[in-house]
Amino acid sequence: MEVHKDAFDLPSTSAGQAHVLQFWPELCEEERDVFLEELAQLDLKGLKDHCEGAAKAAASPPDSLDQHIEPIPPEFIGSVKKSGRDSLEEWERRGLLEISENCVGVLLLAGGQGTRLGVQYPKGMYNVGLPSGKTLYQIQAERIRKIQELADSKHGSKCTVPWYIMTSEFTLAPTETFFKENNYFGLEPTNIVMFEQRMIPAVTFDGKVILKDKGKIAMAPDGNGGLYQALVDNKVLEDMKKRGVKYLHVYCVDNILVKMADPVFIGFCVSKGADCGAKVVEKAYPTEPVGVVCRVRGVSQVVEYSEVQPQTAELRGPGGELVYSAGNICNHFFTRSFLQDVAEKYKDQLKQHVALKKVPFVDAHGVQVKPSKSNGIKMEKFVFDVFKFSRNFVAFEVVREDEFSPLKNADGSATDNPTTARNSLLAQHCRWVTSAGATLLDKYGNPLPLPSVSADDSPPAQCEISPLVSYFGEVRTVC
Ligand SMILES: CC(=O)N[C@H]1[C@@H](OP(=O)(O)O)O[C@H](CO)[C@@H](O)[C@@H]1O
Repeated sequence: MEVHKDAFDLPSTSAGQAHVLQFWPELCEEERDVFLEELAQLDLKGLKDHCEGAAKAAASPPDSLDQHIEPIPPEFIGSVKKSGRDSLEEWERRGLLEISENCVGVLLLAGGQGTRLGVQYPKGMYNVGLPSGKTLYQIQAERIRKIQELADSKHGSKCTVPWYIMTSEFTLAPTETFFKENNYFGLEPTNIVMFEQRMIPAVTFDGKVILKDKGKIAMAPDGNGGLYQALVDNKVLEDMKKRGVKYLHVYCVDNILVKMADPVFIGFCVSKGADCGAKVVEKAYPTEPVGVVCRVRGVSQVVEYSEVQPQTAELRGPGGELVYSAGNICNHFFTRSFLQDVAEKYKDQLKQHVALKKVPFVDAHGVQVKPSKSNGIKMEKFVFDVFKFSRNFVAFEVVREDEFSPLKNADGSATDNPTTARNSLLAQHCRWVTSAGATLLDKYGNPLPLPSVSADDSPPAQCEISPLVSYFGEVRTVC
């Protein structure tokens, strides 16, 4: 269907956005066609609300949750450290059984733009400089292959853990190409389902859509909570149903230690009858940029680090421990039926969070400007905001050095950078080989010190183990 500019004159004016067409006379035929196509995809009716809502939300003081939050009592948090061997083995057994019966899928949140890391390509394509040169995507793909193999060898099955990958306009095409070029890292292409989340316009503080170019609106993904709309838009729940997937492990792309479809976590959540779950680690320091799992007005949920007052984050208990210490590592468990409920009843109730960003724009003279301070509002939904609709939410505390080392920032920054990610993985693998009985030696044959657990320290040796060899440090038993 052909679209005409006239179709947008009136609606954009009545939405208070007539300026989007201000450079129309300067656009060539081709640019006009592309722009019209973009405009056609905008929800023009919702645009006015979106712009006014964004400006209003950015101008009003953020909702202070601090008076309403309380920590989750420790007895409501499952814990790897505090559980006996029997429980851990039982959860792992249950998780592997579900995996072997094709009941488990994984879903990757990979629509972000990698702004903090400073790359122009999807974060999953990042190579942190491991001896193997593997990227995050490759490590994750190989962990899926391994967990399938572990479930199969235990249960004599030939199972599949489908990999759903939520991308955005920024990341879909490069991710698809990358997977294809790498032969899907040995996975069956039909078991990898990529889909796109929606984009929404970035808005100025006075509620005007930002033009990135004379014929292009500055669009941004709708946050990782855009997942629920994207599941509907792309019929992902139907795909899960067709495959018999009952449980989904949802995770962020940037954690180099992520355990894909972790059977212990899946087994824990399933055996507790949970519909929703979150993995947490003990926060390292009060201002660590991680959300905290807590209760707000009695309901379990995550409060994001950007939305908590420093004095609350710094509260300590009698033993000096942080009161709000359950750090969200963006590893979530959902049952398909809970996601179905969210899709049908709750997804439109998700809160919109305000993010103030530097958004490149064209000024009134048509000159492109890269702002040095925040000039725009991006509205984002958060993936964990559905926890409050859960009937049985569980949190599961895991060991940081085994499960959490996110890649957020570029090298040179103090934390969560390529070096810390690489060191965490190599140190973990040194620990694995030493606990399997190996002694690491230096080039003179002298034993090396045992690896430290801090991501800030260099590992004693460049010891990397392929996920195809070991998933969580288990040693292959040779018959
Ligand atoms: C909306 C959202 O999911 N925020 C998550 C996510 O933070 P980002 O700063 O958005 O990457 O990952 C953190 C863990 O790396 C987690 O603590 C936080 O709550």
